Amino acid sequence: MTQVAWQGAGQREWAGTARTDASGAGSGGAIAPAGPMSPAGLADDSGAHPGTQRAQRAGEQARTGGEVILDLQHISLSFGGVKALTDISFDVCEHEVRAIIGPNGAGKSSMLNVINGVYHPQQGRIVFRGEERKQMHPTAAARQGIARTFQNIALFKGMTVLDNIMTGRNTQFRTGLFAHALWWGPARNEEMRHRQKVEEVIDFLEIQSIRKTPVGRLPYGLQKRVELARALAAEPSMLLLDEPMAGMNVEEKQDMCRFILDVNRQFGTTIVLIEHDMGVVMDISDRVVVLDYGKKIGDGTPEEVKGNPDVIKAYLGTSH
Ligand SMILES: Nc1ncnc2c1ncn2[C@@H]1O[C@H](COP(=O)(O)OP(=O)(O)OP(=O)(O)O)[C@@H](O)[C@H]1O
Repeated sequence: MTQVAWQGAGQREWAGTARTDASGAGSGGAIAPAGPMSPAGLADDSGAHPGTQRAQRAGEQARTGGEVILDLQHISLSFGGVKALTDISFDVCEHEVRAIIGPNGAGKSSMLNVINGVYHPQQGRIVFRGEERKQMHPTAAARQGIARTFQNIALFKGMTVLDNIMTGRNTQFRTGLFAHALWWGPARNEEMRHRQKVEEVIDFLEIQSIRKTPVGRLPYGLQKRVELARALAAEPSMLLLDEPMAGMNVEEKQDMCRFILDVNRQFGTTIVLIEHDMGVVMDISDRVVVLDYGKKIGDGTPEEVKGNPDVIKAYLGTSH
């Protein structure tokens, strides 16, 4: 459960502040403002938050100069009278880690759902790899190489880790059900390939020891890792992560940060993530877009966003 992490009257629950997680071992509860922005990890890199990644990346070349692969232009989305997104434009470059942050109800999940074709905006253009996208079904997005994880873990709890990850290969199947039922030539070869890929993902995410364990028996942090594994099994070129660290303790967050950056570096996967832990966001992101009440109030590198007066105002709950 998210806690209000700002101290003082009028401060709003912000997806970017530290939270007390289910295990009680999160990165903290209420954080006293310190410096221009105060959520955990922003002003103080020395504490318990998992981020040391940015320091490690200091010598790396900024990757935001990559080609734009997703261009969202003037996106507006309403549910009846509720305006979830209003005239939002931003882009995502190939190979970058792009964060979407904002308070609860700001429209972050709606935006991810627009990107992977679950929601269809009433207005705006979506250009993916140079092609304007019309009405798109999530399976079509998956075939284009867009995979996602969910805010609330969406795994088959009674199935083993291995079988859950195998479901991530569904969009890759080429031979028919009949051939698979008969375990016939091409189907057999294809399944071998799928199993090999799944084993690679299991090795990569270091979950060999739990491959036969039913997912429902795993601690929360490992379930989140299995969900990432299932998304990776689809070999996405763009990975959408909806709160990948939610409910994790510090150690689990460190592991997840490392895996996300490894995926990004080793496979070149473009990452778009929503995350509540601001320390993590500022640590691992190349660029950050900030939403508030369905509108974009900031966009830029972590440093630019941290210095943006509108973002600071929104953090302090004084802008409305
Ligand atoms: N399917 C839906 N039907 C009706 N309203 C919706 C739907 N999905 C989102 N909304 C509304 O759109 C607004 C944005 O919601 P959204 O879940 O995208 O925000 P969020 O920034 O992801 O919030 P949180 O951090 O709490 O997950 C909210 O007012 C929400 O109630």
